[in-house]
Amino acid sequence: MATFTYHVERVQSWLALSRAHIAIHLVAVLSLCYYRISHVLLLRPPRSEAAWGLMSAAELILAMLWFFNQAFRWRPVSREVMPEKLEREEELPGLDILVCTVDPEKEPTVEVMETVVSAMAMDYPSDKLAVYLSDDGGCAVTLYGMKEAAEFAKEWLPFCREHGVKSTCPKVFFSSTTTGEHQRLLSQHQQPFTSHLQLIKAKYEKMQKNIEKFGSDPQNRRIVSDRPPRIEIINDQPGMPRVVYVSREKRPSLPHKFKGGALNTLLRVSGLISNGPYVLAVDCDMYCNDPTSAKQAMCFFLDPETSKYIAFVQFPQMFHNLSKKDIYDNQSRTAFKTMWQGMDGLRGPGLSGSGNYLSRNDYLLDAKKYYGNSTLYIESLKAIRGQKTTKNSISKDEILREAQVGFSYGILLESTITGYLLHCRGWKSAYLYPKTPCFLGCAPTDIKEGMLQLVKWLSELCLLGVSKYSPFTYGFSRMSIFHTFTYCFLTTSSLYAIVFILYGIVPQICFLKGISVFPKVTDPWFAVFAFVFVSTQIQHLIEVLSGDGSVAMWWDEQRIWILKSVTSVFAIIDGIKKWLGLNKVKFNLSNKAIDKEKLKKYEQGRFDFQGAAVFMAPLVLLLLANIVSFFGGLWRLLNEKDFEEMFGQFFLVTYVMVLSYPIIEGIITMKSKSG
Ligand SMILES: O=c1ccn([C@@H]2O[C@H](COP(=O)(O)OP(=O)(O)O[C@H]3O[C@H](CO)[C@@H](O)[C@H](O)[C@H]3O)[C@@H](O)[C@H]2O)c(=O)[nH]1
Ligand SMILES: [Mn+2]
Repeated sequence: MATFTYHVERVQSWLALSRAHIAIHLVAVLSLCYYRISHVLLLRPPRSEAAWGLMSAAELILAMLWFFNQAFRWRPVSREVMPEKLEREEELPGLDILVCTVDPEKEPTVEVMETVVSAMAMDYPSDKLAVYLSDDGGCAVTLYGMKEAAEFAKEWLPFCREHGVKSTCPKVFFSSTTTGEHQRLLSQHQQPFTSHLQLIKAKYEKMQKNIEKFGSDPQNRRIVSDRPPRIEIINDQPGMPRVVYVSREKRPSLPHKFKGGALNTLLRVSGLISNGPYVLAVDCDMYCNDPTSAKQAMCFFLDPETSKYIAFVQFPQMFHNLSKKDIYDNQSRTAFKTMWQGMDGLRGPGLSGSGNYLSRNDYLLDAKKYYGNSTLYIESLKAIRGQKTTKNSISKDEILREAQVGFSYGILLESTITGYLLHCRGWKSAYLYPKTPCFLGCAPTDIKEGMLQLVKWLSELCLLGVSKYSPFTYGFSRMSIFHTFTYCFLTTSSLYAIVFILYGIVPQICFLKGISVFPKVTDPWFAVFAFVFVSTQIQHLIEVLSGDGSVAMWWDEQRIWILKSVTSVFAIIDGIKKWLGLNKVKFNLSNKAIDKEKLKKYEQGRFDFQGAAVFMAPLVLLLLANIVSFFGGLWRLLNEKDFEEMFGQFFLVTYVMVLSYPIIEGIITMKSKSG
């Protein structure tokens, strides 16, 4: 345990045990590699050369991925903050909140405004706080929504302050009328509160109605892709956070660099208007659920020790629309619990794009280093320091030309690459996973959306792996070795596709034909295979259980992990196409408009493959191979009685049958529905 002025770091308590486990597992993995290689080289009949070669390839890749993956288990830490120890409110530094949105069809404006209002309601001195919204669609309804939201906030913020409301996101507050906050406030206060509540609720509903009415005209929802920039200060009233609407210039001929470009524009605009030393980036669907997150993050930035090297503080991405079963593992437990905490103990978690506080002082806006000859910008910065406020809008050319700083554009995952390059430059980051989620977003609720997102992420990570910034070369010489391994894992994890495709077809065909690809069940080598399998399962189970998960969750995660792994073959293909320049760079915007029908299925824990036929094709083929192999192979087994040789494969096909049962069910119901 390490204690700092405003925060505490705790290393996982069973670290020694978990490291011992890694060491033992490593010995087993290395022996298996030896076994496979020596057998392929020596080839003992009647074994099939091809089958053994392919199995060895799969297992060698698996061994490599396992190895990198252990870096996340090397030194996981958890952190706790003591915001109550921070200086007085007046001494807190300025904070600019940056929100990005594009498309009102996929990102309903009323939802985006929940994020804006909750950001304004952050528990932070109003004169230190500014909220910027980037509207990449340049849609009339977004600008209109901002005005409505700012109007509503004029009532909402005083209401929250006066009554000490903690659910400062209006949607959350008004939807939990029977439990929690509402009830507590009702019982504490009497008549005046009730009437104030009714008043504010009416205003809230009015705002939503107005926005919906305005947005019902298709003209107002239209995305304008050829437009001049537009910057408008929506609210500049004292006692309230400043609110600014920004829609940067877009021309079909000019690259706009998607979210990274939008964030950089916001960095520059906010640099001219309020220039808070710290910024918070949130996606438009990620409302602030706990208004204290800013002060929590400040515990790292204001700490005399950690302030020297912390570039950003990351909160987990959590979601408000997860069902209890969460069959698709939309919460990405492995990423936000195991992996990010593991990186946090090395030199810090990656930047995940939303719910991250960044310090702009040192690198994002280091004028000399990154602005070079952008004298106009530096001059304006100086001017603001003297005057404090400015109402000028910035010349459009300036914005685009000089937006090439701050967030990096190396790959489409602007956040991942920016965080990674910061780590390469020696900066650290911190991960805070408080009990109350600080930010809550909208997760995809069906396979198709989930897969689109996965392919978008993994293909970009593949590209990072082969770029000049690859962790294998560039990162290796700049980061600590274990931290490098974590990034190596991230960039190669799509290779699981190859492992599972081989493992899903070779043993199955061989089972049908009576060729054994594993040692006999009586052979001591079989025990090594069994050990590696069981040991991996136990490690996973412990991770799930220690993070408040259940056995069912562990089982479901395995299924979805295999499903996602097989599907990541599309990420490899996509990555190769992009690499060869065959694919146009395109950002697949996740859909945040919830489809009731799909949501229902998801909540019941039923797989929904509607619209995802292409993504599912490889998996369906593998499942068919497995089903045929299971029955055919069993028939053969009963006739031949070579149980000893075939036990490994028999176990494997049975395991796949049991594990994938809900998927098979989902496919059958989809078929019967469409047929
Ligand atoms: O041209 C664009 C495209 C997207 N966005 C915004 O970027 C955010 C993220 O887009 P989304 O489609 O929701 O991405 P996800 O796949 O859900 O998000 C993850 O992956 C993204 C790509 O790295 C990260 O930026 C996100 O923070 C991270 O949550 C949203 O607010 C969008 O409005 C823009 O502003 N301009
Ligand atoms: Mn998103």
